[in-house]
Amino acid sequence: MFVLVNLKAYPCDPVEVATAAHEVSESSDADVAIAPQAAAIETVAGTGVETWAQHVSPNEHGSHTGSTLAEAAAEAGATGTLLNHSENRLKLADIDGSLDAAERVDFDTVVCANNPDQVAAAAALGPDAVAVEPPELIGTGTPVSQADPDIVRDAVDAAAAVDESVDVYCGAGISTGDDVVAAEELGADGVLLASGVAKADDPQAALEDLVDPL
Ligand SMILES: O=C(CO)COP(=O)(O)O
Repeated sequence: MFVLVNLKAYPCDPVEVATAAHEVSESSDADVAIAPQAAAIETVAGTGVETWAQHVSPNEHGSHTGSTLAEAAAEAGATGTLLNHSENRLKLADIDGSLDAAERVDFDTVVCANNPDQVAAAAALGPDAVAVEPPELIGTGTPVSQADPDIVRDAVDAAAAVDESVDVYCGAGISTGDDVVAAEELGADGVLLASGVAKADDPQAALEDLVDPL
């Protein structure tokens, strides 16, 4: 299973979390990656953990103040990017443009979606993966795999109907190994989570618990 920990803008120590994630990833069957703030990509990547951008803009080099260039994220050490997170929704044309930007630097890509219909639309744009995350469950600690298992099953079916090669992740409220196992049993190839690790008193213990049953 792929475990992508999105640090959002939480006030955690990204290097502490990344160091723990790298250790856990090396000593388990899970692939654990960290998506820190753009300014922390370089230090996080320096720990050796797989590092993702939380977003890249569709822009190329040029007069684009405030944009997160895919090239800059890659140079800092990122190897993938989230797109269209529910806290950073994009227009369809911008998702497509950002996927092109990610492709320029060979990034792995995950396009987030609220529901199976959006998953199908996102899969049609040709990312490596889509992630279904019901916004109402994000940050609640109630796992999507338990609260709404059908949305995960339907997302898996919706993506497969469009493009079998697109992986499906699920997220929202995932915080324990049991949640990850439940996601796997529903057909997900990975999970996307944030608060269960970024807000934990002991992020290493939280990460170890997540991958323990895998
Ligand atoms: O938005 C999420 C991951 O990108 C999920 O957040 P939580 O794990 O805090 O519910």
